[in-house]
Amino acid sequence: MAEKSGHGSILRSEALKKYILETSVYPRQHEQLKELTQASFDKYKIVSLMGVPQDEGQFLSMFLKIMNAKKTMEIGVFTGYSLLITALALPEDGKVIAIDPDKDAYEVGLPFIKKAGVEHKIQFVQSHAFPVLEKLLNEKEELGTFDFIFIDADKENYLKYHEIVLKLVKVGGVIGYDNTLWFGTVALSENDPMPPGLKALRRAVREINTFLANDPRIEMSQLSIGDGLTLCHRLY
Ligand SMILES: C[S@@+](CC[C@H](N)C(=O)[O-])C[C@H]1O[C@@H](n2cnc3c(N)ncnc32)[C@H](O)[C@@H]1O
Repeated sequence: MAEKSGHGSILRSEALKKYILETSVYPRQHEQLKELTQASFDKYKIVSLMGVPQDEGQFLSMFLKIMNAKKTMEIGVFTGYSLLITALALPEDGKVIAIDPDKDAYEVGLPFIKKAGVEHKIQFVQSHAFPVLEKLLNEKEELGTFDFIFIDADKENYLKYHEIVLKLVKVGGVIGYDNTLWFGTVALSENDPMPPGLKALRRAVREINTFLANDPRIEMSQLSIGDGLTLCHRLY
């Protein structure tokens, strides 16, 4: 079932993707994650590939638990695959602020979030992220309090997000940026053939990658999982 959703990944071999999913992911995947994936595919077909790949989701889940994350934020929810991953990984009194202007997509995943019994951990905000972030920045008690912030939205704004979320995440907390390998196009040169949709944002993704690699305020690691996940650990 879940195979139908495809798998947004830079892995070149379909057989390898299938192997990873069938061996390590599907046997342990929460039933509601499977159902959300299917519902997302039924409604959005190929566009459902926007959801984080299931092996990346599995990694995020374990990572959140290892770091004992309790207060988190997600920018870019879509139908809520990574959101459900997060809500399941948080403790009972954990919270995730989830921001996306697209409430229709969120509502596709919502029945599965409810069925999984984790809706109480989610504060969904139907909005573009910047107004919400500006508001949080003005509330002094919010500064430096988030354990984890996951950014999976408008790539052209990742640099702007970085300056803001670095103030909201706590020292020792982590920011995750998704799609930092941009389907492999970051390693191509400007004139190489590539789909126009990817070409349009390739430069922005390369810029954030270079910026993060040189930012002394963080320790970082660019993981070649999914479409590239860069984890940034706030140092001060
Ligand atoms: C790649 S999808 C997110 C996938 C999601 N993390 C998942 O696992 O299913 C990107 C989402 O970002 C949202 N988005 C785009 N611009 C945004 C903005 N400025 N603020 C918040 N969300 C935004 C889109 O509406 C879209 O749902």
